[in-house]
Amino acid sequence: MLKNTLLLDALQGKEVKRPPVWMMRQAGRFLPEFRDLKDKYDFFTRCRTPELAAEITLMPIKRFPLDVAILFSDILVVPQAMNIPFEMKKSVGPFLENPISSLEDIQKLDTTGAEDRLEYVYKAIKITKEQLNDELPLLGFAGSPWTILCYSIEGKGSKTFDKAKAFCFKNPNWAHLLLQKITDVTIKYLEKKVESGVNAVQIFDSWGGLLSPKDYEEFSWKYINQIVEALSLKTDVIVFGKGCWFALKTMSQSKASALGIDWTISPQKAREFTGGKITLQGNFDPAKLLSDPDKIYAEVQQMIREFGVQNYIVNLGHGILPNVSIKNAESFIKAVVEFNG
Ligand SMILES: Cc1c2[nH]c(c1CCC(=O)O)Cc1[nH]c(c(CCC(=O)O)c1C)Cc1[nH]c(c(CCC(=O)O)c1C)Cc1[nH]c(c(C)c1CCC(=O)O)C2
Repeated sequence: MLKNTLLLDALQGKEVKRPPVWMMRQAGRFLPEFRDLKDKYDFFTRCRTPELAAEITLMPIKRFPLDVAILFSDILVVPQAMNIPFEMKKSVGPFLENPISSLEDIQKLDTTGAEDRLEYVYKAIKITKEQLNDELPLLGFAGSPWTILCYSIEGKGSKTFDKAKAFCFKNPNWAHLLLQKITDVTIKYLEKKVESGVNAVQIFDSWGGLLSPKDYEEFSWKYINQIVEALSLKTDVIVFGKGCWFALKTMSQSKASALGIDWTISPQKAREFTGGKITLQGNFDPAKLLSDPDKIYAEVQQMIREFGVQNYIVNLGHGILPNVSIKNAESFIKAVVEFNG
């Protein structure tokens, strides 16, 4: 039914004429039309209004020949539905007035039927699917339980999330209770997203790379893998672990269809660590999109040669930066669309 099957073919290991391309955070602040809307509605209003979320999802699609649409939303809508009232504060980012700090805070979280409080996301999916008219696949997503825990305990963004890590190391049993609650809601939420029409899902583990390999296994992968096991029965799952190169071997042995990687690992090493068995996604340094369009074009084509055309999805190694020009983003995408060896 889908007209552009590049993403699903790449996820399922089928042969493609060129790799599919999309950009993490493509429905975001580097687009002038997104910034215009931003002045009119606050961030979570945009997430909670299905028509707006659909409109923003389609913004990058209208501008560029991308192969994938990713639903405009945020990873923090899941903890919000569990009664962790995140706000998006100007020049701060995600913010929690009262971060989680005790066992009682975790016990009183409202997880029963939490997925039903995210009806606005399912509606946004239905509207977006209608507007996409089967031209492109629509990707749904969620944060990893570990990444959601990081924000819920720290109360805001951080480079190191020391407070969140200290909480886990001091009170591992409490941390596991919280991680399991987030996992259970996330599974039901993603299942509902699939039922509403998304063609695949991605799990963002933005902060997994802050953990040692052993702690990653205990506090992050154990829960991501539960999501992968459940969701892989229904759809293709991409796991993006920022800084998680050390876990690639374990991840490649899971039921994930693809693994997202950042730019701190070479394509050759990533293929080696994953035994050449699984589709890889990435890994252009987002800051390189601030260089010249010709350089971007040449380096993207070189990156494709290094990963190989098959079992590969072209993407950045993390979200697109807000100050990237339209011309440079275009060069990134064109380099893939025009690739012929
Ligand atoms: C950690 C994380 C968050 N959200 C997300 C992650 C994981 C990916 C990553 O590591 O970048 C995921 C996310 N957030 C957003 C999307 C939409 C789809 C897309 O275009 O990829 C996705 C997939 C919209 C958004 N989410 C946010 C914006 C910017 C909002 C604005 O300035 O109006 C957008 C477009 C706000 C947000 N939301 C979050 C932060 C830390 C911030 C503020 C800083 C930032 O922009 O990076 C939490």
